[in-house]
Amino acid sequence: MANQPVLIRAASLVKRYGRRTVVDGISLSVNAGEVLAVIGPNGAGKSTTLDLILRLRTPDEGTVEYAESHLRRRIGVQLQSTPLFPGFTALENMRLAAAFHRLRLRDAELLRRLAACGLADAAKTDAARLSGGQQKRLAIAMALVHDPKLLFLDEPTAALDPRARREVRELIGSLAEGGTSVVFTSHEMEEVHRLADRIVFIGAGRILAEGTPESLLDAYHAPDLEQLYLRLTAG
Ligand SMILES: Nc1ncnc2c1ncn2[C@@H]1O[C@H](COP(=O)(O)OP(=O)(O)OP(=O)(O)O)[C@@H](O)[C@H]1O
Repeated sequence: MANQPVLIRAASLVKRYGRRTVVDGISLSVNAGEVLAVIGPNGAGKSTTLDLILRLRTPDEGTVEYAESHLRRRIGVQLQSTPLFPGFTALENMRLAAAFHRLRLRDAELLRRLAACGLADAAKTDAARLSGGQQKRLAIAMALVHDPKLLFLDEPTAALDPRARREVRELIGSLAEGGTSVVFTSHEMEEVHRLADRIVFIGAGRILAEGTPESLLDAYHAPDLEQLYLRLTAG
């Protein structure tokens, strides 16, 4: 993965809210074809960092460069707050997502995509009546409607039951196998180990450690990522 071209290069990012610095000098690249996990404690600045990289917020300092000028259009995003359209079925939500990207996709194609996200039986259900896990998968299906080159998922498996969690993990795995780059956040260290090619640990707005799961475990002589997490974030 190290030799893959860089898609996004963020350098020396700083973001302050009032007097509080929540992102404090983060430099981070996203490479083509990699699955990158951004992890760290609640409030560490992960979502803010992703927002800065996505250019949804403006940094107070630092730069975010995209390798291609059209990359923004080739990014799919499922943030924690990604809204669905209640009162519209899952299929109708997919139609809205396609329309947003000015894509004319037939219902058969949208249904195929819903099925690929484990929502074959939910196509005609009002989005507001889907379970939490189904809503998350619908948000991911909508984020994928334009076949993005790069997908951002903020805690895609949080609050899901074990089966739904496994399905979302399998979905991320198959996207990665198909060549889609994925940047995700998670508090589940086993999941991070299983899915990520590379991990960035963030604590108090700074990068604490970065590398492949194995290289990090080796470097810190840690038996697993949970122990490494506890060590890096202690005190
Ligand atoms: N718009 C905002 N205005 C003021 N403070 C904010 C704003 N957005 C985030 N923060 C604060 O910045 C800090 C970092 O938040 P952020 O959401 O980036 O953390 P996180 O690492 O993603 O946390 P979590 O794991 O809980 O999602 C938090 O203390 C949060 O309260």
